[in-house]
Amino acid sequence: MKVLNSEEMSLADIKTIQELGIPSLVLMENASLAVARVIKQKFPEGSKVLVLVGKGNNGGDGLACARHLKLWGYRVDVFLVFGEVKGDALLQLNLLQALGVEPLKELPPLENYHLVVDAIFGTGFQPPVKPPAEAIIKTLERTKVPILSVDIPSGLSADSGKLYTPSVKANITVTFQFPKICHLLHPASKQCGELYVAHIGIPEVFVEDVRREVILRVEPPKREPDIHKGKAGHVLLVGGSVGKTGAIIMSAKAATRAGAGLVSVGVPQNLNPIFEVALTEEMSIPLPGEDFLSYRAWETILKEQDRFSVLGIGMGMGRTEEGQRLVLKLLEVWEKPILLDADALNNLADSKRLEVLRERGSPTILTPHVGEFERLSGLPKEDIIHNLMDRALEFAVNNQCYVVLKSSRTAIGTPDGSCFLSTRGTPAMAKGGVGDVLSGILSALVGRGFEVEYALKLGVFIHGLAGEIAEREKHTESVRALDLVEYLPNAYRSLEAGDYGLPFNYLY
Ligand SMILES: NC(=O)C1=CN([C@@H]2O[C@H](COP(=O)(O)OP(=O)(O)OC[C@H]3O[C@@H](n4cnc5c(N)ncnc54)[C@H](O)[C@@H]3O)[C@@H](O)[C@H]2O)[C@@H](O)CC1
Ligand SMILES: [K+]
Repeated sequence: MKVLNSEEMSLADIKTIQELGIPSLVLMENASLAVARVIKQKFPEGSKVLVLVGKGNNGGDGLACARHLKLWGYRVDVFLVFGEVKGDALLQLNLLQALGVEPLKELPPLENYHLVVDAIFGTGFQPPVKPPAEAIIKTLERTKVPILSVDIPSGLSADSGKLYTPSVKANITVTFQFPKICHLLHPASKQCGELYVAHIGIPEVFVEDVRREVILRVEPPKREPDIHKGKAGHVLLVGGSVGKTGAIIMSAKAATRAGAGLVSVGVPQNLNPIFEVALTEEMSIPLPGEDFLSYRAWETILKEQDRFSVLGIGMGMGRTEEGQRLVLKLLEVWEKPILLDADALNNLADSKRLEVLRERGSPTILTPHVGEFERLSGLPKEDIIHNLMDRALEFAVNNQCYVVLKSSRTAIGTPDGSCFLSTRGTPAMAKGGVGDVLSGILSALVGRGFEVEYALKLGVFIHGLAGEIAEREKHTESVRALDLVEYLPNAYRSLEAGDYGLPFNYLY
Protein backbone atom coordinates (compact mmCIF):
# COMPACT_ATOMS: atom_id res chain seq x y z
CA MET A 1 0.00 0.00 0.00
CA LYS A 2 1.22 3.50 -0.86
CA VAL A 3 2.54 5.78 1.91
CA LEU A 4 1.86 9.47 1.34
CA ASN A 5 3.08 12.84 2.52
CA SER A 6 0.67 15.75 3.01
CA GLU A 7 1.19 17.24 -0.43
CA GLU A 8 0.51 13.92 -2.14
CA MET A 9 -2.63 13.39 -0.04
CA SER A 10 -3.92 16.84 -0.83
CA LEU A 11 -3.30 16.20 -4.55
CA ALA A 12 -5.19 12.91 -4.36
CA ASP A 13 -8.07 14.72 -2.60
CA ILE A 14 -8.14 17.41 -5.27
CA LYS A 15 -8.08 14.92 -8.13
CA THR A 16 -10.92 12.93 -6.56
CA ILE A 17 -12.97 16.10 -6.17
CA GLN A 18 -12.15 17.72 -9.52
CA GLU A 19 -11.45 14.86 -11.94
CA LEU A 20 -13.75 12.21 -10.52
CA GLY A 21 -16.36 14.70 -9.35
CA ILE A 22 -16.91 13.45 -5.81
CA PRO A 23 -17.78 16.54 -3.72
CA SER A 24 -15.40 17.21 -0.84
CA LEU A 25 -18.33 16.97 1.58
CA VAL A 26 -18.87 13.37 0.50
CA LEU A 27 -15.22 12.57 1.33
CA MET A 28 -15.67 14.30 4.67
CA GLU A 29 -18.84 12.29 5.32
CA ASN A 30 -17.01 9.04 4.54
CA ALA A 31 -14.06 10.07 6.71
CA SER A 32 -16.17 11.14 9.68
CA LEU A 33 -18.37 8.04 9.50
CA ALA A 34 -15.28 5.84 9.60
CA VAL A 35 -14.09 7.63 12.73
CA ALA A 36 -17.53 7.41 14.35
CA ARG A 37 -17.72 3.67 13.61
CA VAL A 38 -14.37 3.03 15.26
CA ILE A 39 -15.65 4.91 18.32
CA LYS A 40 -18.87 2.85 18.25
CA GLN A 41 -16.79 -0.36 18.26
CA LYS A 42 -14.88 0.72 21.35
CA PHE A 43 -17.16 2.93 23.45
CA PRO A 44 -20.75 2.04 24.36
CA GLU A 45 -23.69 4.23 23.44
CA GLY A 46 -24.20 6.94 26.03
CA SER A 47 -20.46 7.53 26.56
CA LYS A 48 -19.43 11.16 26.98
CA VAL A 49 -17.26 12.38 24.11
CA LEU A 50 -15.45 15.71 23.78
CA VAL A 51 -14.44 16.75 20.26
CA LEU A 52 -11.63 19.33 19.98
CA VAL A 53 -12.02 21.13 16.68
CA GLY A 54 -9.38 23.00 14.66
CA LYS A 55 -10.30 25.51 12.00
CA GLY A 56 -9.62 23.44 8.85
CA ASN A 57 -11.03 20.27 7.33
CA ASN A 58 -9.63 18.12 10.11
CA GLY A 59 -11.94 20.08 12.40
CA GLY A 60 -14.71 19.52 9.84
CA ASP A 61 -14.19 15.76 10.18
CA GLY A 62 -14.45 16.14 13.95
CA LEU A 63 -17.69 18.11 13.75
CA ALA A 64 -19.26 15.63 11.33
CA CYS A 65 -18.16 12.79 13.59
CA ALA A 66 -19.83 14.60 16.53
CA ARG A 67 -23.06 14.68 14.48
CA HIS A 68 -22.99 10.91 13.84
CA LEU A 69 -22.29 10.20 17.49
CA LYS A 70 -25.09 12.52 18.61
CA LEU A 71 -27.53 10.70 16.31
CA TRP A 72 -26.36 7.36 17.74
CA GLY A 73 -27.07 8.38 21.33
CA TYR A 74 -23.67 9.56 22.57
CA ARG A 75 -23.38 12.60 24.83
CA VAL A 76 -21.25 14.91 22.72
CA ASP A 77 -19.58 18.24 23.42
CA VAL A 78 -17.47 20.20 20.97
CA PHE A 79 -14.90 22.88 21.64
CA LEU A 80 -13.54 25.15 18.86
CA VAL A 81 -9.83 25.53 19.61
CA PHE A 82 -9.52 28.71 17.52
CA GLY A 83 -13.00 29.97 18.40
CA GLU A 84 -13.96 29.70 14.73
CA VAL A 85 -14.07 27.35 11.76
CA LYS A 86 -14.17 27.93 8.03
CA GLY A 87 -15.19 26.29 4.72
CA ASP A 88 -16.71 22.81 4.93
CA ALA A 89 -16.09 22.82 8.67
CA LEU A 90 -18.44 25.80 9.06
CA LEU A 91 -21.18 23.91 7.28
CA GLN A 92 -20.57 20.96 9.59
CA LEU A 93 -20.89 23.29 12.59
CA ASN A 94 -24.24 24.56 11.30
CA LEU A 95 -25.52 20.98 10.88
CA LEU A 96 -24.49 20.17 14.42
CA GLN A 97 -26.14 23.30 15.80
CA ALA A 98 -29.32 22.33 13.95
CA LEU A 99 -29.25 19.15 16.05
CA GLY A 100 -29.04 21.27 19.17
CA VAL A 101 -25.31 20.99 19.93
CA GLU A 102 -23.73 24.39 20.64
CA PRO A 103 -19.94 24.63 20.96
CA LEU A 104 -18.68 25.06 24.53
CA LYS A 105 -17.48 28.54 25.53
CA GLU A 106 -14.39 27.21 27.32
CA LEU A 107 -12.38 24.02 27.56
CA PRO A 108 -14.01 21.74 30.18
CA PRO A 109 -12.04 19.38 32.44
CA LEU A 110 -11.09 16.42 30.23
CA GLU A 111 -11.77 14.00 33.12
CA ASN A 112 -15.51 14.57 32.56
CA TYR A 113 -15.32 12.50 29.39
CA HIS A 114 -14.85 8.87 28.37
CA LEU A 115 -13.11 9.89 25.17
CA VAL A 116 -11.48 12.97 23.67
CA VAL A 117 -11.48 13.26 19.88
CA ASP A 118 -8.52 15.23 18.60
CA ALA A 119 -9.60 16.99 15.40
CA ILE A 120 -7.32 20.00 15.81
CA PHE A 121 -4.79 19.55 13.01
CA GLY A 122 -4.51 17.08 10.13
CA THR A 123 -2.46 17.00 6.94
CA GLY A 124 -2.70 20.78 6.52
CA PHE A 125 -0.62 21.41 9.64
CA GLN A 126 2.85 22.93 9.45
CA PRO A 127 4.85 22.60 12.69
CA PRO A 128 5.42 24.11 15.17
CA VAL A 129 2.32 24.32 17.33
CA LYS A 130 1.52 27.85 18.45
CA PRO A 131 -0.98 29.32 20.93
CA PRO A 132 -3.86 28.72 21.53
CA ALA A 133 -3.45 25.13 20.29
CA GLU A 134 -0.17 24.76 22.20
CA ALA A 135 -1.72 24.93 25.69
CA ILE A 136 -4.50 22.52 24.69
CA ILE A 137 -2.12 19.97 23.20
CA LYS A 138 0.00 20.19 26.35
CA THR A 139 -3.13 19.47 28.39
CA LEU A 140 -3.79 16.47 26.15
CA GLU A 141 -0.23 15.25 26.73
CA ARG A 142 -0.97 15.01 30.46
CA THR A 143 -4.45 13.47 30.49
CA LYS A 144 -5.24 9.83 31.19
CA VAL A 145 -8.53 10.04 29.27
CA PRO A 146 -8.37 7.98 26.04
CA ILE A 147 -7.71 10.06 22.93
CA LEU A 148 -8.68 9.29 19.36
CA SER A 149 -6.84 11.37 16.77
CA VAL A 150 -8.54 12.16 13.50
CA ASP A 151 -6.10 11.51 10.64
CA ILE A 152 -2.96 12.56 12.51
CA PRO A 153 -2.13 13.14 16.16
CA SER A 154 -2.17 16.94 16.26
CA GLY A 155 1.27 18.47 16.35
CA LEU A 156 2.90 15.85 14.12
CA SER A 157 3.77 16.48 10.50
CA ALA A 158 2.41 13.92 8.03
CA ASP A 159 5.69 14.22 6.14
CA SER A 160 8.14 12.93 8.70
CA GLY A 161 8.96 10.38 11.35
CA LYS A 162 10.04 13.21 13.63
CA LEU A 163 8.43 13.39 17.05
CA TYR A 164 7.43 17.03 17.36
CA THR A 165 6.64 18.44 20.81
CA PRO A 166 4.10 19.15 21.96
CA SER A 167 2.02 16.60 20.08
CA VAL A 168 -0.94 14.46 20.98
CA LYS A 169 -0.21 10.92 22.15
CA ALA A 170 -3.25 9.08 20.87
CA ASN A 171 -4.63 5.72 21.89
CA ILE A 172 -6.25 5.36 18.48
CA THR A 173 -5.63 7.12 15.17
CA VAL A 174 -7.99 6.84 12.23
CA THR A 175 -6.43 8.01 8.99
CA PHE A 176 -7.94 8.15 5.55
CA GLN A 177 -7.31 6.02 2.45
CA PHE A 178 -3.53 5.72 2.79
CA PRO A 179 -1.12 5.72 5.72
CA LYS A 180 1.08 8.82 5.91
CA ILE A 181 4.80 8.85 6.70
CA CYS A 182 4.28 9.82 10.37
CA HIS A 183 2.04 6.79 10.93
CA LEU A 184 4.76 4.29 10.06
CA LEU A 185 8.13 5.82 10.91
CA HIS A 186 9.50 5.97 14.43
CA PRO A 187 9.55 7.91 16.63
CA ALA A 188 6.45 9.81 15.38
CA SER A 189 4.43 6.64 14.90
CA LYS A 190 4.65 5.92 18.62
CA GLN A 191 2.14 8.80 19.06
CA CYS A 192 -0.51 7.07 16.92
CA GLY A 193 -1.55 4.19 19.16
CA GLU A 194 -3.71 1.67 17.35
CA LEU A 195 -3.84 2.71 13.70
CA TYR A 196 -6.84 2.44 11.39
CA VAL A 197 -6.72 3.23 7.67
CA ALA A 198 -10.24 3.88 6.38
CA HIS A 199 -11.31 3.83 2.77
CA ILE A 200 -13.05 7.11 1.89
CA GLY A 201 -13.39 6.77 -1.88
CA ILE A 202 -10.07 8.00 -3.31
CA PRO A 203 -9.03 5.81 -6.26
CA GLU A 204 -5.58 4.18 -6.36
CA VAL A 205 -4.82 5.70 -9.80
CA PHE A 206 -4.61 9.13 -8.25
CA VAL A 207 -1.50 8.11 -6.31
CA GLU A 208 0.26 6.10 -9.01
CA ASP A 209 3.18 8.57 -9.04
CA VAL A 210 3.89 8.00 -5.35
CA ARG A 211 6.89 5.67 -5.05
CA ARG A 212 6.71 4.92 -1.34
CA GLU A 213 5.04 1.66 -0.34
CA VAL A 214 4.61 -0.26 2.88
CA ILE A 215 5.00 -4.00 2.44
CA LEU A 216 1.89 -5.72 3.75
CA ARG A 217 2.35 -9.19 2.33
CA VAL A 218 5.05 -11.03 0.40
CA GLU A 219 4.51 -14.01 -1.88
CA PRO A 220 6.34 -17.05 -0.45
CA PRO A 221 9.14 -18.38 -2.67
CA LYS A 222 8.71 -21.54 -4.70
CA ARG A 223 11.30 -24.31 -4.77
CA GLU A 224 11.04 -26.10 -8.10
CA PRO A 225 10.64 -29.89 -7.81
CA ASP A 226 13.66 -30.52 -10.04
CA ILE A 227 15.96 -28.05 -8.30
CA HIS A 228 19.38 -29.27 -7.11
CA LYS A 229 21.94 -27.66 -4.81
CA GLY A 230 23.90 -26.24 -7.74
CA LYS A 231 20.79 -24.52 -9.03
CA ALA A 232 19.72 -23.09 -5.66
CA GLY A 233 22.56 -20.60 -5.61
CA HIS A 234 26.11 -20.75 -4.27
CA VAL A 235 26.69 -17.87 -1.88
CA LEU A 236 30.19 -16.58 -1.19
CA LEU A 237 30.46 -14.55 2.00
CA VAL A 238 33.72 -12.69 2.52
CA GLY A 239 34.78 -11.12 5.81
CA GLY A 240 35.88 -12.05 9.31
CA SER A 241 38.80 -10.70 11.28
CA VAL A 242 40.44 -11.34 14.59
CA GLY A 243 37.91 -10.80 17.36
CA LYS A 244 35.08 -10.69 14.83
CA THR A 245 34.70 -14.20 13.48
CA GLY A 246 31.13 -14.63 14.72
CA ALA A 247 29.55 -12.17 12.27
CA ILE A 248 30.25 -14.16 9.14
CA ILE A 249 29.40 -17.43 10.89
CA MET A 250 25.93 -16.09 11.68
CA SER A 251 25.59 -14.83 8.10
CA ALA A 252 26.57 -18.18 6.68
CA LYS A 253 24.13 -20.10 8.87
CA ALA A 254 21.36 -17.67 7.95
CA ALA A 255 22.11 -18.09 4.24
CA THR A 256 21.74 -21.85 4.54
CA ARG A 257 18.47 -21.55 6.47
CA ALA A 258 17.14 -19.00 3.97
CA GLY A 259 17.43 -21.53 1.16
CA ALA A 260 20.86 -21.24 -0.47
CA GLY A 261 22.02 -24.44 -2.20
CA LEU A 262 25.63 -23.96 -1.13
CA VAL A 263 27.35 -21.48 1.13
CA SER A 264 31.07 -20.73 1.37
CA VAL A 265 32.92 -18.23 3.50
CA GLY A 266 36.15 -16.55 2.41
CA VAL A 267 38.20 -15.59 5.48
CA PRO A 268 41.75 -14.60 6.51
CA GLN A 269 43.81 -17.79 6.20
CA ASN A 270 45.15 -17.86 9.78
CA LEU A 271 41.57 -17.75 11.10
CA ASN A 272 40.35 -20.54 8.83
CA PRO A 273 40.58 -23.31 11.47
CA ILE A 274 37.94 -21.47 13.51
CA PHE A 275 35.49 -21.62 10.61
CA GLU A 276 36.28 -25.28 9.90
CA VAL A 277 35.08 -26.03 13.40
CA ALA A 278 32.20 -23.56 13.65
CA LEU A 279 30.55 -24.34 10.32
CA THR A 280 29.16 -27.70 9.33
CA GLU A 281 26.99 -27.35 6.22
CA GLU A 282 29.05 -24.42 4.95
CA MET A 283 32.51 -24.52 3.35
CA SER A 284 35.43 -22.17 3.83
CA ILE A 285 38.11 -20.71 1.60
CA PRO A 286 41.32 -19.44 3.24
CA LEU A 287 42.17 -16.07 1.70
CA PRO A 288 45.38 -14.00 1.84
CA GLY A 289 45.57 -12.07 5.09
CA GLU A 290 46.67 -12.49 8.70
CA ASP A 291 43.93 -11.52 11.18
CA PHE A 292 42.44 -9.20 8.51
CA LEU A 293 41.84 -9.79 4.80
CA SER A 294 44.56 -8.38 2.64
CA TYR A 295 44.02 -6.56 -0.63
CA ARG A 296 45.45 -9.52 -2.55
CA ALA A 297 42.42 -11.60 -1.56
CA TRP A 298 40.66 -10.19 -4.62
CA GLU A 299 42.70 -12.43 -6.95
CA THR A 300 41.58 -15.66 -5.26
CA ILE A 301 37.99 -14.43 -5.04
CA LEU A 302 37.92 -13.50 -8.71
CA LYS A 303 39.43 -16.82 -9.77
CA GLU A 304 36.51 -18.56 -8.04
CA GLN A 305 33.85 -16.24 -9.50
CA ASP A 306 32.36 -18.86 -11.86
CA ARG A 307 31.41 -21.13 -8.97
CA PHE A 308 29.31 -18.53 -7.21
CA SER A 309 26.04 -16.72 -7.88
CA VAL A 310 26.48 -13.84 -5.42
CA LEU A 311 29.14 -12.24 -3.24
CA GLY A 312 28.28 -10.87 0.20
CA ILE A 313 31.13 -8.93 1.78
CA GLY A 314 31.86 -7.03 4.97
CA MET A 315 30.59 -9.03 7.95
CA GLY A 316 33.25 -8.73 10.68
CA MET A 317 35.74 -7.58 8.05
CA GLY A 318 37.27 -4.73 10.02
CA ARG A 319 37.92 -1.19 8.88
CA THR A 320 41.38 -1.16 7.29
CA GLU A 321 43.20 0.52 4.46
CA GLU A 322 43.68 -2.87 2.70
CA GLY A 323 39.99 -3.52 3.25
CA GLN A 324 39.11 -0.28 1.46
CA ARG A 325 41.15 -1.26 -1.57
CA LEU A 326 39.74 -4.77 -1.52
CA VAL A 327 36.14 -3.54 -1.52
CA LEU A 328 36.80 -1.07 -4.32
CA LYS A 329 38.58 -3.71 -6.40
CA LEU A 330 35.79 -6.24 -5.97
CA LEU A 331 33.16 -3.67 -6.91
CA GLU A 332 35.14 -3.17 -10.08
CA VAL A 333 35.93 -6.77 -11.09
CA TRP A 334 33.09 -8.88 -9.61
CA GLU A 335 30.56 -9.24 -12.41
CA LYS A 336 27.74 -10.87 -10.47
CA PRO A 337 25.44 -9.42 -7.80
CA ILE A 338 27.33 -8.12 -4.80
CA LEU A 339 26.03 -7.25 -1.34
CA LEU A 340 27.97 -4.88 0.92
CA ASP A 341 27.35 -4.94 4.65
CA ALA A 342 28.96 -3.62 7.83
CA ASP A 343 32.67 -2.83 7.44
CA ALA A 344 32.51 -3.15 3.65
CA LEU A 345 30.21 -0.12 3.84
CA ASN A 346 32.51 1.67 6.25
CA ASN A 347 35.49 0.88 4.04
CA LEU A 348 33.61 2.17 1.01
CA ALA A 349 32.63 5.34 2.88
CA ASP A 350 36.23 5.84 4.08
CA SER A 351 37.50 5.53 0.49
CA LYS A 352 35.19 8.37 -0.61
CA ARG A 353 34.90 6.63 -3.98
CA LEU A 354 31.14 6.10 -4.17
CA GLU A 355 31.18 6.69 -7.91
CA VAL A 356 32.35 3.07 -8.36
CA LEU A 357 28.78 2.03 -7.55
CA ARG A 358 27.39 3.68 -10.65
CA GLU A 359 29.98 2.00 -12.85
CA ARG A 360 28.91 -1.55 -12.04
CA GLY A 361 27.07 -3.63 -14.61
CA SER A 362 25.32 -6.03 -12.22
CA PRO A 363 23.20 -5.42 -9.12
CA THR A 364 24.81 -3.85 -6.06
CA ILE A 365 23.06 -4.08 -2.72
CA LEU A 366 24.06 -1.99 0.29
CA THR A 367 22.64 -2.91 3.69
CA PRO A 368 23.60 -0.05 6.03
CA HIS A 369 22.19 0.69 9.46
CA VAL A 370 21.66 4.37 10.20
CA GLY A 371 25.25 4.95 11.39
CA GLU A 372 26.75 3.35 8.31
CA PHE A 373 24.36 5.27 6.09
CA GLU A 374 25.37 8.47 7.83
CA ARG A 375 29.01 7.78 6.88
CA LEU A 376 28.05 6.85 3.30
CA SER A 377 25.65 9.70 2.60
CA GLY A 378 27.06 12.46 4.78
CA LEU A 379 23.51 13.20 5.97
CA PRO A 380 22.76 13.89 9.66
CA LYS A 381 21.46 10.91 11.63
CA GLU A 382 18.18 12.61 12.60
CA ASP A 383 17.43 13.46 8.99
CA ILE A 384 17.97 9.83 7.98
CA ILE A 385 15.75 8.45 10.74
CA HIS A 386 12.93 10.95 10.13
CA ASN A 387 12.97 10.46 6.36
CA LEU A 388 14.01 6.83 6.17
CA MET A 389 12.09 6.00 3.00
CA ASP A 390 12.93 9.08 0.97
CA ARG A 391 16.62 8.99 1.90
CA ALA A 392 16.93 5.31 0.92
CA LEU A 393 15.18 6.03 -2.35
CA GLU A 394 17.30 9.08 -3.21
CA PHE A 395 20.57 7.32 -2.42
CA ALA A 396 19.57 4.28 -4.46
CA VAL A 397 18.71 6.38 -7.49
CA ASN A 398 21.74 8.67 -7.24
CA ASN A 399 24.18 5.79 -6.85
CA GLN A 400 22.32 3.22 -8.98
CA CYS A 401 22.23 0.55 -6.33
CA TYR A 402 19.76 -1.13 -4.00
CA VAL A 403 19.75 0.18 -0.44
CA VAL A 404 18.40 -1.74 2.53
CA LEU A 405 18.40 0.99 5.18
CA LYS A 406 18.00 -0.51 8.64
CA SER A 407 16.51 1.42 11.53
CA SER A 408 13.66 0.34 13.82
CA ARG A 409 11.90 -0.01 10.45
CA THR A 410 13.67 -1.06 7.27
CA ALA A 411 13.40 0.84 3.99
CA ILE A 412 14.43 -0.68 0.67
CA GLY A 413 15.35 1.79 -2.06
CA THR A 414 15.76 0.62 -5.66
CA PRO A 415 17.83 2.13 -8.46
CA ASP A 416 14.69 2.78 -10.52
CA GLY A 417 13.27 4.96 -7.75
CA SER A 418 10.90 2.84 -5.68
CA CYS A 419 10.88 2.48 -1.95
CA PHE A 420 9.41 -0.29 0.18
CA LEU A 421 9.05 -0.11 3.94
CA SER A 422 8.92 -3.15 6.17
CA THR A 423 7.35 -2.65 9.58
CA ARG A 424 8.04 -6.25 10.59
CA GLY A 425 10.30 -6.96 13.52
CA THR A 426 10.50 -6.05 17.17
CA PRO A 427 12.68 -4.11 19.63
CA ALA A 428 13.94 -7.54 20.71
CA MET A 429 16.04 -7.47 17.51
CA ALA A 430 18.16 -4.56 18.74
CA LYS A 431 21.14 -6.88 19.29
CA GLY A 432 24.55 -7.50 17.75
CA GLY A 433 24.56 -10.01 14.91
CA VAL A 434 21.00 -9.36 13.75
CA GLY A 435 22.32 -7.42 10.76
CA ASP A 436 24.73 -10.23 9.89
CA VAL A 437 21.81 -12.63 9.82
CA LEU A 438 19.98 -10.30 7.44
CA SER A 439 22.93 -10.03 5.06
CA GLY A 440 23.14 -13.84 4.97
CA ILE A 441 19.43 -14.14 4.20
CA LEU A 442 19.55 -11.49 1.48
CA SER A 443 22.68 -12.97 -0.10
CA ALA A 444 20.98 -16.35 -0.22
CA LEU A 445 17.81 -15.03 -1.85
CA VAL A 446 19.66 -12.91 -4.40
CA GLY A 447 21.92 -15.91 -5.03
CA ARG A 448 18.88 -18.10 -5.63
CA GLY A 449 18.35 -16.00 -8.74
CA PHE A 450 15.16 -14.28 -7.59
CA GLU A 451 14.54 -10.83 -8.98
CA VAL A 452 16.53 -8.53 -6.68
CA GLU A 453 13.59 -6.37 -5.61
CA TYR A 454 11.59 -9.45 -4.63
CA ALA A 455 14.57 -11.07 -2.90
CA LEU A 456 15.11 -7.98 -0.75
CA LYS A 457 11.45 -7.59 0.16
CA LEU A 458 11.17 -11.26 1.00
CA GLY A 459 14.41 -11.33 2.99
CA VAL A 460 13.67 -8.24 5.05
CA PHE A 461 10.15 -9.49 5.72
CA ILE A 462 11.06 -13.00 6.91
CA HIS A 463 13.95 -11.62 8.95
CA GLY A 464 11.42 -9.44 10.80
CA LEU A 465 8.91 -12.27 11.10
CA ALA A 466 11.61 -14.55 12.53
CA GLY A 467 12.33 -11.85 15.11
CA GLU A 468 8.67 -11.57 16.06
CA ILE A 469 8.40 -15.34 16.46
CA ALA A 470 11.65 -15.48 18.46
CA GLU A 471 10.30 -12.78 20.78
CA ARG A 472 7.14 -14.81 21.41
CA GLU A 473 9.04 -18.04 22.00
CA LYS A 474 11.89 -16.58 24.09
CA HIS A 475 11.47 -13.11 25.59
CA THR A 476 11.83 -9.51 24.39
CA GLU A 477 15.04 -9.13 26.35
CA SER A 478 16.48 -12.53 25.50
CA VAL A 479 16.35 -12.91 21.75
CA ARG A 480 19.80 -13.35 20.19
CA ALA A 481 20.83 -13.21 16.56
CA LEU A 482 21.11 -16.97 16.15
CA ASP A 483 17.51 -17.33 17.38
CA LEU A 484 16.48 -15.57 14.17
CA VAL A 485 18.28 -18.26 12.19
CA GLU A 486 16.57 -20.86 14.38
CA TYR A 487 13.11 -19.41 13.68
CA LEU A 488 13.53 -18.77 9.95
CA PRO A 489 11.69 -22.03 9.18
CA ASN A 490 8.75 -20.78 11.29
CA ALA A 491 8.90 -17.45 9.50
CA TYR A 492 8.59 -19.24 6.15
CA ARG A 493 5.65 -21.24 7.51
CA SER A 494 3.98 -18.08 8.74
CA LEU A 495 4.56 -16.46 5.35
CA GLU A 496 2.85 -19.39 3.66
CA ALA A 497 -0.04 -19.41 6.13
CA GLY A 498 -0.42 -15.63 5.87
CA ASP A 499 -1.18 -15.53 9.60
CA TYR A 500 1.10 -12.64 10.54
CA GLY A 501 -1.32 -9.70 10.64
CA LEU A 502 -0.95 -6.19 9.22
CA PRO A 503 0.64 -3.05 10.67
CA PHE A 504 -2.82 -1.40 10.80
CA ASN A 505 -6.52 -2.17 10.58
CA TYR A 506 -7.93 -1.52 7.14
CA LEU A 507 -11.56 -0.38 7.08
CA TYR A 508 -13.53 -0.57 3.84
N1 LIG B 1 -11.48 16.89 0.78
C1 LIG B 1 -10.49 16.90 1.62
O1 LIG B 1 -9.54 17.65 1.45
C2 LIG B 1 -10.56 15.99 2.77
C3 LIG B 1 -9.87 16.35 3.92
N2 LIG B 1 -10.00 15.65 5.03
C4 LIG B 1 -9.52 16.18 6.29
O2 LIG B 1 -8.92 17.42 6.12
C5 LIG B 1 -7.64 17.48 6.73
C6 LIG B 1 -6.80 18.47 6.00
O3 LIG B 1 -7.51 19.68 6.09
P1 LIG B 1 -6.86 21.11 5.90
O4 LIG B 1 -6.00 21.08 4.69
O5 LIG B 1 -7.99 22.04 5.93
O6 LIG B 1 -5.91 21.34 7.11
P2 LIG B 1 -6.07 20.92 8.66
O7 LIG B 1 -7.47 20.84 9.07
O8 LIG B 1 -5.18 19.78 8.86
O9 LIG B 1 -5.45 22.13 9.47
C7 LIG B 1 -4.87 23.13 8.90
C8 LIG B 1 -5.45 24.41 9.46
O10 LIG B 1 -4.61 24.87 10.46
C9 LIG B 1 -3.84 25.96 9.99
N3 LIG B 1 -2.46 25.73 10.40
C10 LIG B 1 -1.47 25.07 9.77
N4 LIG B 1 -0.34 25.05 10.50
C11 LIG B 1 -0.63 25.70 11.65
C12 LIG B 1 0.11 26.04 12.81
N5 LIG B 1 1.40 25.69 12.96
N6 LIG B 1 -0.50 26.70 13.80
C13 LIG B 1 -1.78 27.10 13.68
N7 LIG B 1 -2.55 26.85 12.59
C14 LIG B 1 -1.97 26.15 11.59
C15 LIG B 1 -4.03 26.02 8.51
O11 LIG B 1 -3.95 27.33 8.04
C16 LIG B 1 -5.43 25.42 8.37
O12 LIG B 1 -6.40 26.40 8.62
C17 LIG B 1 -7.18 16.06 6.71
O13 LIG B 1 -6.23 15.82 7.71
C18 LIG B 1 -8.46 15.32 6.94
O14 LIG B 1 -8.72 15.21 8.31
C19 LIG B 1 -11.00 14.62 5.12
O15 LIG B 1 -12.21 15.24 5.43
C20 LIG B 1 -11.14 13.88 3.85
C21 LIG B 1 -11.37 14.77 2.69
K1 LIG C 1 -5.90 15.44 14.42
